[in-house]
Amino acid sequence: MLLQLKFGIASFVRNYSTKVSPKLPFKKPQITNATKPRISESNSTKVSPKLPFKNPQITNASKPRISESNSTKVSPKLPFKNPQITNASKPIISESIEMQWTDQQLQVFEAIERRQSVFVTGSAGTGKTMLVQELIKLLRKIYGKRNVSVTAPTGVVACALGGQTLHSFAGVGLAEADAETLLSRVLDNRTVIKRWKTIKALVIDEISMVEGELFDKLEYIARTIREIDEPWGGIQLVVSGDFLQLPPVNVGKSSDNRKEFAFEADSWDSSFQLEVGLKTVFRQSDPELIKLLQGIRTGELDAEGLELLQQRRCFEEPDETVVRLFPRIADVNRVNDMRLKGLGEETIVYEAFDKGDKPWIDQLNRGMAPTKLQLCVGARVMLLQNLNVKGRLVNGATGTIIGFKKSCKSDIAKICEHKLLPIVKFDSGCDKEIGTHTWSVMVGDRARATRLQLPLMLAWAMSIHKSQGVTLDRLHTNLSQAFGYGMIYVALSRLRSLDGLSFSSALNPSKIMAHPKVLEYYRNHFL
Ligand SMILES: Nc1ncnc2c1ncn2[C@@H]1O[C@H](COP(=O)(O)OP(=O)(O)OP(=O)(O)O)[C@@H](O)[C@H]1O
Repeated sequence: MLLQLKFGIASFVRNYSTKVSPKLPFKKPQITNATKPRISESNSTKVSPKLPFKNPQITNASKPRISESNSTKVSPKLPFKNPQITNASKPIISESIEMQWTDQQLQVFEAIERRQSVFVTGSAGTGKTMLVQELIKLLRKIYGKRNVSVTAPTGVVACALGGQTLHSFAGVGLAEADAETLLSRVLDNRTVIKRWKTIKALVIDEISMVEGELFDKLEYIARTIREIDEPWGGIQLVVSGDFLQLPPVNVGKSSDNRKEFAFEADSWDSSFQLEVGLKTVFRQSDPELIKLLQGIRTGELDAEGLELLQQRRCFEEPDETVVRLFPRIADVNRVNDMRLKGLGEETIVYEAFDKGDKPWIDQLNRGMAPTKLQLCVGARVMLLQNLNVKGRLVNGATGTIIGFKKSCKSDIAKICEHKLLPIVKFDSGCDKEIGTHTWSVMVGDRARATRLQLPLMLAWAMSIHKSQGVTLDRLHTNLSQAFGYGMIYVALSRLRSLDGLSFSSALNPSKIMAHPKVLEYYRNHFL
């Protein structure tokens, strides 16, 4: 019944919104006064473009927001024809991974099929990334590869999804200027104009790191360039992330009324027909740890939780199979270099083989795949690719190099003069020869840069920022060095179980911080 109602609303909305999508009365959108966003002269960045339309489906009253309370009541029947999603329990079976999707995840697939824009949130380990990866495949099937752009604010996440950074997609450089100036910059670049005009769907992952100001500016650019008076000029949006994880870099740094978080953007509410707060946590199964992490996520750790954490304090150096998480990259490099040298073994060097132009290669450099990887027997490594989910050979799986094997494949010769493939003994028990992997920066259906490298990185230590999205069995960290909102939560929520945690300093509870604006947003929308 509830679901029917939602479908009813959705189809009403679709019909209605297609009827009322007035064409803008101009040809050159950026320069007529009529279409100019209302930007205050005194401080253009403070005032975002007002939306000149009222989209019926996006009023708070009618928009479905799915959180735990209703998700379990709804048992979705899939009403669409796509052959991959007619099987109710498995909407999509990717080539290598079979998943059982939750009701909430299924509802997102349905919304995508109905061409609706969705925002998917939820705490760490609720399957946002997994879902987004499948949604990208679905969108590409619906619209064709070239009409779907996949983006994220950071190179690490963009590379992991095979997409590009949001800034490079949008053609807005650092995006510090006001919306009007950015629009004229975009209009100077034919390739970027074409991209904005032709895409049908835009995916933005890790939205927590996108500033509200930027969100509004991009919405304005999309709507104006496309000359369609609908949110984002009619582009179907898939936005995902957890605002209680890492925030935009400048959060709390300026005293004016900047829209710091994307949900503060004027265009945020009108951008989505469906907002889903995923509730089922997959990464952890221990209810005690899940409760503890929820407390850390919202900055409300109780005395019991604090005590549980304090018990994980460890006064000895952890054994080297435990990944050390550091807030700062300098510490990561120091520990990895020191441990590698400490082994005293001859190292094999793997130099990434890159193709493409500079700005795109720069993005690859910010991703996970190292430019230069040095390995030797005994080196601790982390897998950067999902090889076999059931066998737990997933992104983040750790192991030790136990040997090397000569390969006659041509790819390996491009990155290693000795043509040696490493053999890793994974902590889960299996031995696996690791072949090369190619990362691409995709713009539509075109690879602008590619990197051939082993899908491995040294894993004695890693940064908390790079650990976002990774699942770890054991980690050691120094929480006293954490800074900013969400960092402790991101670090600890990588764990599968509490047994895998140790830290070297007493925990200062005041470092566990959740931004009040974010808490209020979640309270108002998802609780
Ligand atoms: N429907 C599902 N059924 C079973 N396992 C799932 C499902 N969805 C996700 N998972 C598993 O849960 C784990 C966490 O998923 P994922 O990384 O997508 O979570 P996330 O919400 O993106 O986490 P984070 O916010 O920390 O990046 C993964 O190991 C993934 O395989």
